[in-house]
Order: sequence, then C-alpha cells, then structure tokens
Amino acid sequence: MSLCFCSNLKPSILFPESKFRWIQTRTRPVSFTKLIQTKYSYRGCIKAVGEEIGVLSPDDSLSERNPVIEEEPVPETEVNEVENGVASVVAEGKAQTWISKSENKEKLDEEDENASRFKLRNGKEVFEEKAYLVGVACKGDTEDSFGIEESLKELAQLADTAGLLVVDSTYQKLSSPNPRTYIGSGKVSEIKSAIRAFDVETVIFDDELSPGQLRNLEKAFGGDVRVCDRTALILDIFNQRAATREASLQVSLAQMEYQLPRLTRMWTHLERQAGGQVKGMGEKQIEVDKRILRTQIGVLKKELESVRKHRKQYRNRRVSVPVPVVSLVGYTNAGKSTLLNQLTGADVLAEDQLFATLDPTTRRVQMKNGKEFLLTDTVGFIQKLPTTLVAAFRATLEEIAESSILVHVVDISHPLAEQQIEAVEKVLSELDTSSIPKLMLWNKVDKAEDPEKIKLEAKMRNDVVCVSALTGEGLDEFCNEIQNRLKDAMVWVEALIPFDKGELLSTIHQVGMVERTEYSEKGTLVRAHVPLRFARLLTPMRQMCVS
Ligand SMILES: Nc1nc2c(ncn2[C@@H]2O[C@H](COP(=O)(O)OP(=O)(O)OP(=O)(O)O)[C@@H](O)[C@H]2O)c(=O)[nH]1
Ligand SMILES: [Mg+2]
Repeated sequence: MSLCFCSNLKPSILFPESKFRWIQTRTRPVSFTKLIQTKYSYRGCIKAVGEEIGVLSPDDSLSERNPVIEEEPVPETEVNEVENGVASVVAEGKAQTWISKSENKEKLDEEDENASRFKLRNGKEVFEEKAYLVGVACKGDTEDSFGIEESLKELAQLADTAGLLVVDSTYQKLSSPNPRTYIGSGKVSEIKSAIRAFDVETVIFDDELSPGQLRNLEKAFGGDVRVCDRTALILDIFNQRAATREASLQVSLAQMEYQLPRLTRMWTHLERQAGGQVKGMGEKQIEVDKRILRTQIGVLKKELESVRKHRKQYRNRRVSVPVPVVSLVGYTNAGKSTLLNQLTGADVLAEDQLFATLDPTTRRVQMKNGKEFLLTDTVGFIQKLPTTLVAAFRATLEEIAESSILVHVVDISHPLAEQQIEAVEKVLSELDTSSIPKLMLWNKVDKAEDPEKIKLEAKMRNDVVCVSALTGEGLDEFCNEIQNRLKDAMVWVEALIPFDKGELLSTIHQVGMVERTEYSEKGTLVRAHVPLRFARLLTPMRQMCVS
C-alpha cells in the first residue's frame, strides 16, 4: 500500500526523506511510496493472550497467507569440503565462492520475494506491505455497536482492499484510550515483538489517532514501521479507486485536511542530521509546509467548485425531462451496483471489495408497463466513516436529497446487518433526507442462512422488499413497489395540452400515470398523476383547462 497523504505536493518540498520515492501513476498524478526495505532477520510467529488482552486472526485465510520464511540451510557437501580442510586454498576459495553464491542467492530470493509482493489492484501495481491490526474496545461502547472483533474483521477487509497483507491482529479492552499512545504500554511492547516476528511494515489502528498518538507510537515502534489509522486506510482506498476528476479532487482534499495537523514528523530528521545545532529548523519548516498545504487546499476547493458547477449544469439539463429519480444508498458491499446493473444493463464495477463505487451513476430503468424512472448508484457508507471524507463527499451525497425515493440496500445475509443499517441511517440523518420517502431493500436473500424466514419477515413489514440482485429474484416486485410509491409522491392534474405541444403529452405518458385523455378542438384534455416538478411545468395548461 502506498499511503499517499499529500499526493499533490511536490516531493522535494514536503518529503525529503530518502526512504520515499515518487511514482507517477496513470490515475494518481503524483504519489509517494515507501521504498522496499529488505531485511533478512528470522521471522517467526508469536501469539500472546493476556487477561484483558486477546489476539485474533481476522480471517483464517489470512493466517495461512502469513509467510514464515525459514533461514537458508547451508548445503551439506559444500560445508564438509571446507570443514575438512582438504585443500585450504581451494577450500577457502570454495568457501568464498559459496559465501558470494549464498549472498547472491539471498539477494535473488529477496528480489523474488519482493517481486511476488507487487500485486495488481484496480489496474495499478501496489506493493503488498505486511500489516498488523490493532483495536481498542472501550468500556463505554454500546452493546449494539460493532463489536471489536467484527470491527477488526472489517479493518482486515479494508486492508486487503488497499492491497496490504494482514499478518495478524490484536486488541485491548480499556476504560478509555491512552491519550499518549492510545493503547497501554504493555500492549505497545507486545506489538513491538510482533513487528519483529512478522517483519511488519505497517501497523494499522482501528480508530482515528490524534497526531500526538501517531507520533508517539511511531517513536515507540521505531525503525521504519509506519503507523496509520482506519481513516488513512480508507482515504488511501478512495485514492486508489478515484476514477473521475471530481472523485480525485474530493479525495485529495480529504487527504490534505487529514494530513495538515499531522505534518510534524516530516522534518525531525533535519535536527537529527545537524546534531541538534539547528534546533527549531524543523519547526520553521513545518510552518512552511503547513502554509503550502493550506494554499493547496484552497486551490483544490476552487477547482472542485468549478467541476461541481459543471455537473450541476448537466443535472439541470437532465431535470428538464422530469423522470423521477430513485437513489440507492447503503453500506459498502451491500449490492447497490449489482442491482443497478441488473435493472438497467449498466456496466458499473460490482465486486466483493469495499468501496467499489465512488461516483454516482444514473441510468434509466424501463419497467414492463412502459413506465420509467432514473436509478442512481452512490458511494457506500461504513461505520467510523472519516469526518474529512463525509465533508468532501457531502456535495456528491447531497444529490440524493433531490430523489423522489431513497432505497436503502441492505446485505441481509451479513451477520451485522442490523448494525450496518444503523450506521447508514446515522449518515443519512446528517444529510437531511428526512422528508424523502424511503424503502428498505433486503438484498442477497439467496445467501441468507434461512431465506424463507427472511422473506416471511419482509412480507410482514410494509417498508421492506426482499430481493436477490444477483439472481434477479424479487426484482419485479421491487419495481412495482417503486411504481406505487412514485404514484403516492405524485400530484393529480387536469390539463389541456395544445396540439402543437405534443411532446408534453408523450412526457406525461412517460413519467406520469394517465387516467383519461379526451380530444377537443383546442387540444387534448388529460387527467393524470404526475411528479410535482412536472406539475409545475404544466401550470399554464392546467389554467387553460379551468377556464
Ligand atoms: N449472493 C449474492 N451476492 C450478491 C448479491 N448482490 C450483490 N452481491 C455480491 O456482493 C458483492 C458487492 O456487490 P456490489 O454491487 O459491488 O456492492 P456495492 O453496494 O455497490 O458496494 P460498494 O460500491 O463498495 O459500496 C459483489 O461480489 C456482488 O456479486 C446478491 O443478491 N446475492
Ligand atoms: Mg458499488
């Protein structure tokens, strides 16, 4: 994984440390990636279980992937020859050859190992760093929230999506997080041992760390171990996946805002190099960096504004044909894009990874009765969603406030479906969507343990439809339900449409529900349910009808 906090900044200014190199990628304009550092220390596995401390492997498959590399065995015959001292010169020569051969072999092995750790993710080559996950369960956490083990499992999924290799994880129960290091000092030592044993390159915390905690932990773990938190990980995934200009700008903005208070560590090496003689130099430089970052943030905000303006113009043009808009919202991986693809034949990326979709996609759904509506797919939500990301994506998400109906897609086969529903509702409440009618869609019923029971339960509730976006089961029922609800959200109109406005009549048929049409000398008298926005367009013709 490349943790690209400030991907738009010049390397020479902000990241002078030699361990970072800069890479030009196709979708990421500039990013920095840690140079591969190869170590040849003995690697083993440790597991520690204390009274209050549990160690878990987030996923069995992850432990299998944990590479335990044995030390290179010395070839017996070669050693014997040297040890026997048959011909010392030759033996020495042989020994030398063997040493250089063995060094070469080590080097080649290292290269092989490193080469195999480059993985293709979203069309980009990502170096698969070894990651160790850490969580904290606070006593005040409510029972109905995600449990620590589940939260760590989700973190492991996030790490995997980002292209990291999770070697193990641990958590600690605390009454409250340690203000200095987030976890207790005993836990810090335990993680240090794990870092050595697994040759860990990145330690990821399940909660957002303060800049001070981040710094102290990096100091405590020492060496080249990178410490990051859930927020940085999610930001990195978004960065890897941003495909459009708007998404890239949104993510860069969120990353910079996240990075601004965390710049401190970048320049401490200056003071170290100068033997402490230029004390304060680092501090001055941090101020310079912060100023540069603030300027960059300002530039990004302006650029984002202009991209959004452009999109709004495009949307307004779309609004002129008042087809009702139905938006899909829901937890990441719930199946929103699969549903959009099934209903519209779209080709939106849908895969078993978190945050497959970042940009809203809208497609027309043609129903069997000839009616149509627009279906919009949106970015998925997650618990502990970084605040900087909510802010950056607010404008994209605010579009859903213009929908006629919100469909909350739920992966009903997920063991934490209820908690996921809660997390989504929390974000929705922040987006002021209370006035929009909502329909809950229990998806992946084919995957549920007891599909019949789930279907029965859904039938008993009038706000839920049960489907399988993958197999297509229940999709007709879903469309009918949308149709009924759209009708409820429409207004009744009687309008006299002049013959020269024939296109309006066909739009009424397309987006509304026509009850009756009569032809007169002045035009066509139509009685129908139409969307509110469209009813407004018809105002002059409605008046003609009254007169
Ligand atoms: N068994 C089963 N799998 C499904 C169903 N719907 C979606 N999936 C799978 O669930 C995974 C996630 O689906 P997506 O459509 O990408 O989910 P999403 O909600 O768009 O996810 P994000 O874009 O990450 O928010 C994919 O592997 C789908 O094939 C379903 O009804 N049944
Ligand atoms: Mg999606």
